[in-house]
Amino acid sequence: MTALLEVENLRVSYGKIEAVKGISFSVEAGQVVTLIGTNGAGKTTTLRTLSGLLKPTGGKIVFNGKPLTRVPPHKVVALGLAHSPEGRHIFPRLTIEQNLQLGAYLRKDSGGIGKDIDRAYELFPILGERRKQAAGTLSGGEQQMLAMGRALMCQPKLLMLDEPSMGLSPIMMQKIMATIVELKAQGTTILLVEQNAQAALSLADQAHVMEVGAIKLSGTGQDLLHDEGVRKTYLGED
Ligand SMILES: Nc1ncnc2c1ncn2[C@@H]1O[C@H](COP(=O)(O)OP(=O)(O)OP(=O)(O)O)[C@@H](O)[C@H]1O
Repeated sequence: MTALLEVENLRVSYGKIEAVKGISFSVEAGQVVTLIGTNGAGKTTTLRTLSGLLKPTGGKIVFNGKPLTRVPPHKVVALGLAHSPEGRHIFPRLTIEQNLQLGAYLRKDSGGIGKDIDRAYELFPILGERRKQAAGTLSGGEQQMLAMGRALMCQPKLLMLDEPSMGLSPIMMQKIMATIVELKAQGTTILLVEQNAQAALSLADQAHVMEVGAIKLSGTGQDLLHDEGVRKTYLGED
């Protein structure tokens, strides 16, 4: 079976600094795949490159059978790859509903857009209750929900989530992780970058540990959850 996303020997540099040093991994349709690793490992750089925001210096990206290596961001979205970025980047002065509508900016099917907005409200009822409120009035966790809901509005074939639990309370983090499990059950394919290795590995089908721009270890989420080295370095065990 051909994977939905194939990344082969991907290299990305900022000037003379090589941040991603030839990584390879794939994502099958219906899977949750996670990239974990310490700060500066190159996870965000990888997602930004897949989104077309950064140009790779080498390697190959194939998404849904099409080369993605030099495709601009709006075309990447049109091909079905959505990115919920680190730091959320919602529009604070627009209402929650307007933020969701912006996620569908490439679509023309107003009926379908309306249905998907309702779906976002089903997934995150708090957003529905506050639909007319400025998005800047939401809490950090609620803004994360909005960022995820907005990314889903382009009906992605693959949803990329960068650090969705960052800065959230344990309860809010659990809610976000439960939503990822629910999205997976609905058939959404997800590439998840997470600092919270325990949570990410618990729900991932496949996982990759990144260190200084390279993939150091790969396996199923459960394999890595029980790996002694991973437990010491990423799960804080002695
Ligand atoms: N705009 C930039 N210009 C120069 N170097 C950068 C830039 N963005 C990131 N880097 C460097 O690239 C490397 C990888 O950073 P990246 O943000 O991809 O890591 P990360 O694994 O996502 O870490 P974090 O969890 O802290 O976000 C780091 O050494 C970082 O300092």
